[in-house]
Amino acid sequence: MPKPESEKTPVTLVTGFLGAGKTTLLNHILKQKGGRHVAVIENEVGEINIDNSLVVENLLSKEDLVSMDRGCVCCSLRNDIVGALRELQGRAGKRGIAYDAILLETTGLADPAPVAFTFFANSWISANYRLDSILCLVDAQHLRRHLEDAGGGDVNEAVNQIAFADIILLNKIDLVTPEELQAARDLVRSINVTADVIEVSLANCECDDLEGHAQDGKALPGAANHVEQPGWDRLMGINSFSIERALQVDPYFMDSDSENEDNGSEDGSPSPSKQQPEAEQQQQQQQGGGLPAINAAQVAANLAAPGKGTKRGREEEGGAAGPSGAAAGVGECGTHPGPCNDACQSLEADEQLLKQKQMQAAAQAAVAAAQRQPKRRRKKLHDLSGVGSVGITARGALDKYRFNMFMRDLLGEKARDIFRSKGVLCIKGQEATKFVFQGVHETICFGPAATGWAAGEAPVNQIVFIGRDLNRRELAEGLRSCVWTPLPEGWAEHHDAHTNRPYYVNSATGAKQWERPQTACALPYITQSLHPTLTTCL
Ligand SMILES: Nc1nc2c(ncn2[C@@H]2O[C@H](COP(=O)(O)OP(=O)(O)OP(=O)(O)O)[C@@H](O)[C@H]2O)c(=O)[nH]1
Repeated sequence: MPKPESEKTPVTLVTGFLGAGKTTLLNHILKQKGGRHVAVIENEVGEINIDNSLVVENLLSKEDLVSMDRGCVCCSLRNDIVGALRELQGRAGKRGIAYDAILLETTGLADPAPVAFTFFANSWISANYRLDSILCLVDAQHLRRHLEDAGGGDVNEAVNQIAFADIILLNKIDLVTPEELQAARDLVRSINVTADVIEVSLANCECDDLEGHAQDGKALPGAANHVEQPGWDRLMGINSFSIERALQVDPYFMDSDSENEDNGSEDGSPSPSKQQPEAEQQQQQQQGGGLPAINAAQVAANLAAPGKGTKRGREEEGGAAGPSGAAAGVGECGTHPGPCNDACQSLEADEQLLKQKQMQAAAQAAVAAAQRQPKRRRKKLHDLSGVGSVGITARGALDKYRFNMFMRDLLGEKARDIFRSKGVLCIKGQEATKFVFQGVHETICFGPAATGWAAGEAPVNQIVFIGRDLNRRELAEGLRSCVWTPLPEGWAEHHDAHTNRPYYVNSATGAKQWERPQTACALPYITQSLHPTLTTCL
């Protein structure tokens, strides 16, 4: 028996391209939870989960976090959402609590549509949970670059993430000039005219290298940009996800698109595969079947002329207020001049009810239409060719200077293709401190983690690279060369007075060299693991 909507646990889907600030937003929200019970479901694309430890400190209990690390949730793991929700439900039951809200962070490469679809297609989920809203983080600094990757007729995920959002957090505005910010606003609006757009700077990471040099002492380009600070009420429990809007963005939103679909099972267990023959799929894709309404050509036109043909959102169109009621003044419903009275409140309640009924009707109509029509699959429309992740674990403390140089050279050459790099590091001389390394293209950020190594946790270096055409061997060898090793007998390390670059002096011969002399068999132990499930995204 499905629960009434008001009794279902609200789930907020957090999307956004790699490095846009999803985990930072989770922490921003979690810090405002007060006495509410909030759980987090994490899905990481990287081979090693770095984000868990960055979120857990803001949860009431470690039990409130569940990870889905076997791949990308939009492609292969939709049934894992059922598993994750069941796991949380079981843990909450044992503790005698019920969750007030659940945050589901997708990978930066996920298409939100199939994930959202799961909340309607799976009967157990739809009986117990409701999709409250889709929040999308947009990196104001790298937006254009991410959208420009939408080529060749396919739709890239950055576009879909923006198109499907109910709230867009245009983030990192501290890193862009007012002109760049305006261009980013125009791009966002050209893809999604209805979302509530909030301009934020959720974190402030100013160091641009491991030596802690803060942007050469210059003020950040966006220092003068006006930053909003959205509170809990603006982001959570807003009930702004609308199937009607999802169907406008993607007319095939409610279509079955994978073997993960599960329409009939009450307990959430998967039903047998209903996969279409490949030839049929290809034919439908060639005919445009299942193509989302936002296409690459449209975005390309917007990129060429930002602002052209765009609308400026509800306020300028004189439309309805956003989820936050932004179009009306405080205490005003916007339907008449001046503040609200009791009659307005009951009007508002009636409107809410009507809206819910309309949504239910639209959902029923969409489900009925989906059952009547032949299934059109959206799968394999991702433009992720060559995108993968490489995770490396290296034992031993890193030589900070070498690692800094390794990352600088790597990103100097390949920043465009390395979308994301992140990890935890152990630095020689500061072994007791757990450092966190975060990179988004060439922007890097490095500093001590909020919490140190856990009791019994061996200090280790774990780093994940996510990007296009990554060379696993080159990356592993590069990191390996950064691990500090003892010098052979007779050698000593010195540092250049100007650059701090280390050089080596042999006390017996007086020889000096930049290259670090190696002792035989001094190579550190390194593990590399393949990530089998990621291939299902490609
Ligand atoms: N300057 C600046 N940096 C930010 C801002 N928001 C986030 N960052 C930094 O951007 C980096 C990536 O942030 P995350 O929150 O990990 O991004 P993400 O979307 O979760 O990344 P993935 O999980 O890899 O997709 C981190 O170094 C953050 O500190 C911001 O508003 N300004």
